[in-house]
Amino acid sequence: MAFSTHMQEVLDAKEREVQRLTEGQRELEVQLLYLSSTQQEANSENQQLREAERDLTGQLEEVRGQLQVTRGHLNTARGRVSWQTEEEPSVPRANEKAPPEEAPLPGLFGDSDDWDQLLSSFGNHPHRTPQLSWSPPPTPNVTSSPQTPRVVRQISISKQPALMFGQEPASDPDWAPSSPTGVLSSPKDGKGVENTDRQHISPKQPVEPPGLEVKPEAHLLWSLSGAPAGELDSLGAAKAEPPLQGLSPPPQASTGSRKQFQASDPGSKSLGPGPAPAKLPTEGEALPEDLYAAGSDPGLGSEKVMALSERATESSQGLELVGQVSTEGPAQGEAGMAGLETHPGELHKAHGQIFRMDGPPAHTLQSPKVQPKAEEGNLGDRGQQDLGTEQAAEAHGLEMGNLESPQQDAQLFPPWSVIAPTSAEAEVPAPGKMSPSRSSPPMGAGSEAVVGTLLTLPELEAQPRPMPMSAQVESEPGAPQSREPGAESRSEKPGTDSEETGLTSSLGDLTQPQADPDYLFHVIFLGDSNVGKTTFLHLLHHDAFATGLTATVGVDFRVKNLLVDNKCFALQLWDTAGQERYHSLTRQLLRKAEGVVLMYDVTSLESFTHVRYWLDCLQDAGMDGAVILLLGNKMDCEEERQVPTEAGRHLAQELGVSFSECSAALGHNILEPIVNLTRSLKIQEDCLKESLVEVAPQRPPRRARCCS
Ligand SMILES: Nc1nc2c(ncn2[C@@H]2O[C@H](COP(=O)(O)OP(=O)(O)OP(=O)(O)O)[C@@H](O)[C@H]2O)c(=O)[nH]1
Repeated sequence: MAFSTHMQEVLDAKEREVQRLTEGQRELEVQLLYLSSTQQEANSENQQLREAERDLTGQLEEVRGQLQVTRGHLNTARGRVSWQTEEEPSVPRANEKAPPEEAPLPGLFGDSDDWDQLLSSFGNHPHRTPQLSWSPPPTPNVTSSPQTPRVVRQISISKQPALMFGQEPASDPDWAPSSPTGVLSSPKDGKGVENTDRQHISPKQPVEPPGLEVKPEAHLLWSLSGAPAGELDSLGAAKAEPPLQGLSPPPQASTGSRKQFQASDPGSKSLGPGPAPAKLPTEGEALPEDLYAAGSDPGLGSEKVMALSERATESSQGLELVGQVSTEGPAQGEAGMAGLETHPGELHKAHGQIFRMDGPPAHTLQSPKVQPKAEEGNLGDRGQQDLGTEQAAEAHGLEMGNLESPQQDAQLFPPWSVIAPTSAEAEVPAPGKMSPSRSSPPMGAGSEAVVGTLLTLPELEAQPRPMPMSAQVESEPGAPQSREPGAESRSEKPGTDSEETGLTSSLGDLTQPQADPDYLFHVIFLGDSNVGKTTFLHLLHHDAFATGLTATVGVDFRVKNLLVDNKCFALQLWDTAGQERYHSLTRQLLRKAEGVVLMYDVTSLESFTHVRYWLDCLQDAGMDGAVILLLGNKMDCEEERQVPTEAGRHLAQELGVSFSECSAALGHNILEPIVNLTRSLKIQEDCLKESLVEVAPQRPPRRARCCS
């Protein structure tokens, strides 16, 4: 009994133990189930992660492929560094950082200049080529005015390895007309011919002797001078009469547009603390002294922005043959308008046909003679001799590194060409018609019709000397490389028709090498922002009013070839930025200039008062001997005029510089001042050469070599 009881207890104990084990097993099973579900979740997550990883890997591969493509593009674009920069809006926004171009730049054009370093820094830091997204500030009422919104300019720097003046220009005194009576001229009187860069004629076009009829192609061209008869006379007579009263501003020049620009441009506003009377005294009155004493430093920005804009790319390097407009004496102060005022009659002829002067019409067809000469290389030799080594060195010093292929460079030069046909009776273009020559009679249409022949040159060989920078055709349709697309989609002349487009596109043909000039001068354009420097230069090169121009960033470089008085001149024209933040850069360029075009806006008294500031800059740069032309622009805006012509002339006389007024919008008096300036530069250089005494270079004694 006891045994059975004991057995019963044992069985109960075993049963309880089995029960406990069973419960434990259940718990384990539950945990197992839980772990299984957790494992499944983890598996699914792992699966998702793998898929995500696969996607990311695919995307990575895609990015790598794109990167390869980008690298390929970068390699192909190695010859050119293009960069877009944003010009700060006229009213800087709060919390806005200084743009990249505000970074200090190395000294330019000096002895210690290091362009390669500068360019390599651009190349090594592609992130420094920002394409900023600044949108132009609102510029109301600009659509109806030649003054167009000032938006962003694209800037590009290109190397021009090929020599820009690698071809001998032609000079044939046989077909040069005699200089007009009473007009000073060089020993070889020049031809009354001018050419524009826009003639798109084959460089190998057969040569015609002078006197041949004008070719039909010439009719495509139009003269820069659209001035009406008597306009220049009125300039000359401005002392006695209110200046330019006969001129009525075109509708494009809407009243107040300039002020709106100024209001939106702090750079121009803050250009100088100099006193700027709200209104000048009545015309003819002498300006108060404080008006002329505005040359105080406006407080240059510390930023040394280097933005070598390659709007220069509008190389427009066609040779312009300029006849005897009026030759001024060597005196600097009489170079420009002195001749104009002295010979109003000649000017009367000239204003309608700036490039044709007193020579017979046959002289306007001189392009044929230029070509053979160019082939003979006569001028090339002279050019080699005349070009100072220093100038050549400067040109080399501007070389921009390995940025552009020579083949490209060879296409960047326009052929030699002669000016467009104009008539002395050419009328002022109707407002909105900025291309007077379009409507002007074709070449030879009138007795006064002058030029119009297309001057041709053979294909010019690539020259060993490199060109400082490439000069490309600006505003060429389809290739607005140096411009914001919006800005470049402008029509060359407001209000003109599609004819202009064709004309502009013809610029693409002006991509031929240049000949060696007899003289090479550096001319820098100075002046406040918005006075029209760029517009003037654009017109000078393309015979077309450029709408939609944006404020210059840094400096632009262009080359203009002129044939004046049987001499081939190459003008390196530096278009500086008038905005204050670029003044430090501009100052660095001054000491390299032989000629200075000091431009102001006749509708902006402030820009006029700042003339003294720019002169101070010149003095600081040691440029006291530079040939200076004081140029008042926008003379078409007569209603908005704030600076009387007499005031400009008075200031020029006081400063001992040349003076002229022009209208880049109407194309009035564009080339003449430049020609006069060129003549003055030539005279100055000739005098300098005569005074030079050749000194045999002394070689330093050889050092004794170390015997070890
Ligand atoms: N009415 C009129 N407007 C002009 C004339 N010349 C230039 N303009 C306008 O003036 C404005 C400024 O011209 P720009 O050539 O860009 O002036 P800028 O001096 O080069 O200015 P920065 O590049 O900032 O130094 C543009 O809207 C032009 O269309 C002119 O002769 N008459």
